[in-house]
Order: sequence, then C-alpha cells, then structure tokens
Amino acid sequence: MKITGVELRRIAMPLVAPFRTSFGTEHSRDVLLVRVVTPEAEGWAECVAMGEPLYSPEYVDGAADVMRRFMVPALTALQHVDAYGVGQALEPLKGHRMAKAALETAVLDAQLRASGESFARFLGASREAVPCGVSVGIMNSIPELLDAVDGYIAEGYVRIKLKIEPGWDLEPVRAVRERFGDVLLQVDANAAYTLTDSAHLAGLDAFGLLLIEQPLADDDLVQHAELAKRLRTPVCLDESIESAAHAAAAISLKACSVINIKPGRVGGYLEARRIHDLCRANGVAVWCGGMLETGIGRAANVALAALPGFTLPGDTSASRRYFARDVTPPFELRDGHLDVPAGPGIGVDPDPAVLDEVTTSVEWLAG
Ligand SMILES: CC(=O)N[C@@H](Cc1ccc2ccccc2c1)C(=O)O
Ligand SMILES: [Mg+2]
Repeated sequence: MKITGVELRRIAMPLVAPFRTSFGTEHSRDVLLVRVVTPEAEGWAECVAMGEPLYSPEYVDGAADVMRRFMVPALTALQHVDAYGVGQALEPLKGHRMAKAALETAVLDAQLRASGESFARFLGASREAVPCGVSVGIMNSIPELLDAVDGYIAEGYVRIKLKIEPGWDLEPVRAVRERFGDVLLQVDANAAYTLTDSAHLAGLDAFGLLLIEQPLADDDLVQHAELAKRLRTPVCLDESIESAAHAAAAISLKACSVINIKPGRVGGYLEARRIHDLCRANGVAVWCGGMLETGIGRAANVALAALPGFTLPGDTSASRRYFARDVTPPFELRDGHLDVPAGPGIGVDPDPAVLDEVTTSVEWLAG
C-alpha cells in the first residue's frame, strides 16, 4: 500500500477514578491516536505512551514529535509498505518503540481492513473470548481497597492484580486473601523495590500469588534472576522486556518465569507475537498487559490475548474500568470474558461524535 497521509489526533480521556501506582497517580489519559490513510483503506492505532516518562522513557509529546519528524516521513517516502515493512523502514531509528508500535499497528489495521481479515485471524488466535483480570491501584486505606476488589469480583473479573510499593504490600495482600479466599491474585510493583528488599518480598510467598510483576528496576534482568532464586512466588517481567531478544535473555538468565506482553512496549503486534512464540517454545506463560487503552488499543489487545500461549488472564479489562464513555462501542465483560472482535482489522471504529468531543488537537501529515 502507498500511504496517502497520517493523522495524529490527541484526545483527553478522564478516568472514572484516579489510578495510583508506585510511580504516580493518573487522573486522565492524554492519548495519541494515529490514523493511516491509504487508497485501499484507513487504519487506526493507539500510542500507549503516558503524558510523562514515568513508566518508561517514552512520553506522548515525544512520540508525536518522533513520528512527525522522522517516522512518518520515512514511511510516506515508500512507494509500497505493509505491516512487515514498517519495522524494516523504522529500524535505523533507535528506541521509541511505542511510537513505532502505533504506526505499525495503524498500517496493519489498514492492510487487514482492505483484505477483510481480522487481527485475531491474522495473529493466529485460538479463542473467541478471553478471560479478564483487573489492575487495582494503591488506595488510601485497606477498607477502600476491599470495597474496590469486592466490586470488581462482583463484575466478574477472574483475576485481581494489586499495585504495590514499599509500605503498601504485605498488608493489602493479606487483607484481600483473608476476605476473598483463593481468588486468582497477583501483584505489580512497577520497579519499586531493590534486591535488598528480597527478604521482605519473600513475605508475599505466604499468600499463594500467581506472580510478582516487575519488582526491580525497569532495565534489569540480572538482579531479577537473583531475586527469583530467593522467592517462591514466580517473577513476571513487564518494563524489562522490550523485545524478543530481551525475552530470550530473560529466559536464559532465569530472570522470570512469566512475561506480561504489551504490544506498545515491544514495538508492535508482530514483535508481541514473536515473544509469544518464543515463550511458548520455552514453557514460559504470557499474558496481555494493559496501558489504560481506549477501545482502539483494547480491541487489538483482546485479539492478541486470544493466542494459545496467553494462558493467564490479562489486564484486558472492560472499557468501564477506566472510562465512563469510550471512543468506540464499549468492551463489556461477559461471564468474566471479553469477546474477540471478529470484523476486519481491529474490528471496531471510533464514534465520530465522541471523538469530536474528546479531541484536543488534530494534525495531518501529508504523504
Ligand atoms: C493496567 C496496568 O497496571 N498497567 C501498567 C501500569 C500503568 C499504570 C498507569 C498508567 C497510566 C497511563 C498510561 C499507562 C499506565 C500504565 C502495568 O501493568 O504496569
Ligand atoms: Mg506492570
């Protein structure tokens, strides 16, 4: 396909409740949507970068800048490009995986809408619905946490993930275990601890957790391998895994036994599938992480979560977990599952009226 042009659209999406993690509290998402226009079809994608570089080095203004100045010109210069060609064309540009992921995904969406194939079928999905977990932020008190978890379990979520940090870890986990019994339970530290905390973190072993996610630094594998020897709870990596090469290194170092795959973090759905295939061949479980996406990013993630190696419930929660009103028809939990979109491409379209209301800026980059 020849790219006619690319639209960069910023939208403001207030969260239904503040979402607190070890690296900060989010009240609203400042989201960059990408629309790639070709003669055959147009494609949509969501860049998962946050407003500030708190989760990883990328941030939304930087993603828009690197797309505008370097990536889009590299793609519109090509006579023909498809999803596989995007990675090749952008390879000389270092890093900025979330920006690359958004452009590759929008091209893939256009390509699949033109051919009539769904993301799920293209990626190799084996299920038509996926079981859903939910990520629960750090709260002001244990009672407030228990109320929130109670509500999510009532909605049907099959797995609870608690954000933790030093000072909010053993007690909240103990309280949830005591109140809700053997519900599937895991924790995510977002890199808040160091190896010197290993004896304290071993205290989590008493609670039968599925995993502890990213306990140590976002750029570490070696110390995670040492920590994994000291814990019974399986170590899962998120921020540390930005490519299939990182996943291979983590597996050979025994730095983790589970990986949270986020297509935005690893440069796109093609790399996400490579990581899935590598992990499956090595007996490492994977699950689909979340970056508080709108329905645009959520649709593609649900398709990925339907691949056979995604054996643990992901953070592919319903739209209402984050947004009172989504830019696409809302993803609704059904018996703890989300249905995999079956239409061409990502299988959902943004509602033009809602998009107009939440749009804060639109920029057209002509090919
Ligand atoms: C669902 C979940 O816990 N996601 C991330 C953390 C996270 C937290 C807050 C965010 C705010 C704006 C954009 C992305 C964000 C990602 C994680 O698994 O580590
Ligand atoms: Mg995480």
